[in-house]
Amino acid sequence: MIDEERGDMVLPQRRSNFMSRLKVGIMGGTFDPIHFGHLVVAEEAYISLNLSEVIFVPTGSPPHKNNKMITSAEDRYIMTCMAIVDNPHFKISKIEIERGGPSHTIDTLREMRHWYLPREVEFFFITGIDAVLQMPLWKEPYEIARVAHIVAASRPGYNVSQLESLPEEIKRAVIPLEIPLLAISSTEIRRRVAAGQSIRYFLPWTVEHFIYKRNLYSLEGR
Ligand SMILES: Nc1ncnc2c1ncn2[C@@H]1O[C@H](COP(=O)(O)OP(=O)(O)OP(=O)(O)O)[C@@H](O)[C@H]1O
Ligand SMILES: O=C(O)c1ccc[n+]([C@@H]2O[C@H](COP(=O)([O-])O)[C@@H](O)[C@H]2O)c1
Repeated sequence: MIDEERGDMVLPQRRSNFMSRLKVGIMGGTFDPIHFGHLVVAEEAYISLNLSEVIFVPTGSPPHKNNKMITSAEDRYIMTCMAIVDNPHFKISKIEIERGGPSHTIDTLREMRHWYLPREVEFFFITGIDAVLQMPLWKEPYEIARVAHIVAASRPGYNVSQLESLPEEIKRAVIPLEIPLLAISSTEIRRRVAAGQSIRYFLPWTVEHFIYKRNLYSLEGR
């Protein structure tokens, strides 16, 4: 059988997979730096929701972190690449970095939908419960909930019952995801580097070495 879209030979069962609806995970974050908390969330979502792939989307300019000093988008992108390179179902996109201006999730979802046409795609926006609770303050939150599932991963300090406080229009799109709790945050990693403490086993060693090589987060590096 010839696949008309790709022009190559495919087995019948391969073709039916190819034409089935895609389930794409989108893991958005500032990733300053990326750490094992992010990677565990993405992997758990991939497996438990039977996703086709998870795309990591480092934010260009996070709209809610305006007053904070953030590492350059290029360095955050490189660290994210290093962290996901050994996982064949993890991908990365520069969509928010290249768009410029504040990074809004609804703009990203609208743009990404065009990538998959004419195929149908179901988006799963993956994020922590802390971020989901802030969602009513984001740009067009009800529209996000209309075009994507919102996967709310557990995180130390937050629990699923807090999601009850969300407006119904958002709540109906939320899929709670229990993951093994890891009390790791980018803030804690930055604090440790500045204090000269070890960050070993908080994040992939390649990312750890990159941080030291580029002198990120050290008091002198700022
Ligand atoms: N340890 C973790 N467990 C579960 N979810 C997490 C964890 N760390 C981050 N996340 C989620 O990943 C998403 C992206 O996180 P982000 O890049 O802001 O990392 P962060 O560690 O929260 O950073 P910061 O400490 O700088 O605020 C957020 O939705 C956040 O809730
Ligand atoms: O769309 C918005 O207005 C919006 C506001 C705040 C955060 N977000 C997204 O939420 C994700 C987690 O953000 P952060 O800053 O906690 O890493 C990331 O993908 C951000 O782009 C999106």
